[in-house]
Amino acid sequence: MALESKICGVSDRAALAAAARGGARWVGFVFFPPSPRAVTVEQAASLAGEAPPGLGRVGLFVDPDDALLERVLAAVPLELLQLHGDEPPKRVAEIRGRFGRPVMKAIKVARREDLEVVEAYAPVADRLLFDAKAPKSMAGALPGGNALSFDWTLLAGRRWPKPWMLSGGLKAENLEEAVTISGAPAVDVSSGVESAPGVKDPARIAAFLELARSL
Ligand SMILES: O=C(O)c1ccccc1NCC(=O)[C@H](O)[C@H](O)COP(=O)(O)O
Repeated sequence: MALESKICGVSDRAALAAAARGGARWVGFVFFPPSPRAVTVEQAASLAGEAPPGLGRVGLFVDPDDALLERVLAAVPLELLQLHGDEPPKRVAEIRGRFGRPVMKAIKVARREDLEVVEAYAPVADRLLFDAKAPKSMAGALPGGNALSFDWTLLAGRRWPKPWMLSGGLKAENLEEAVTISGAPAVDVSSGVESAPGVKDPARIAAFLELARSL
């Protein structure tokens, strides 16, 4: 089956168009103001309105309160909510139930033990996203989108109870190796298709998606 791709941190029309042209399955809008990829509700509503059928719209949140989710969902049609903070399983279940949207929980990975939480999240999340955990010593690290990869062999040969994606430091140069080692059926990229933090590069999006389609 073809590899599914998500282009995360889309904040302008050129990036959205490149994702659509290249056959991405998902685009992500970041609702986390400290991120260089953050969008306002108004920007996201406008971009989401331009997504062609088949391009799923994902809202990325970090420990969101209900007020933020209500405000976003009143204006932006989202098919998936990505929770990228420290939301415990109970909060993931609450958000899923209260807002009636499928939820993807980010699992941050640096060591094998970090995967143990899957057991608690799988019953309450619709999808899982394995992303790199930033070291505490990394100055200015965000909860995600740090262009950091993790040891893909930690996922090799494993089966997960929910559909899942791989992310963290992916780019055209390492995509094939990452997918081959981890066995990922879907991938999520942000920094690896940018020319500078927060600036998506349509040519890099095209190259990444062309390669993803061939894997
Ligand atoms: O991208 C961000 O700025 C961001 C901010 C806060 C939480 C998560 C964030 N991004 C999460 C993503 O979905 C990224 O695609 C994923 O972490 C991989 O990022 P990258 O290593 O830059 O490709």
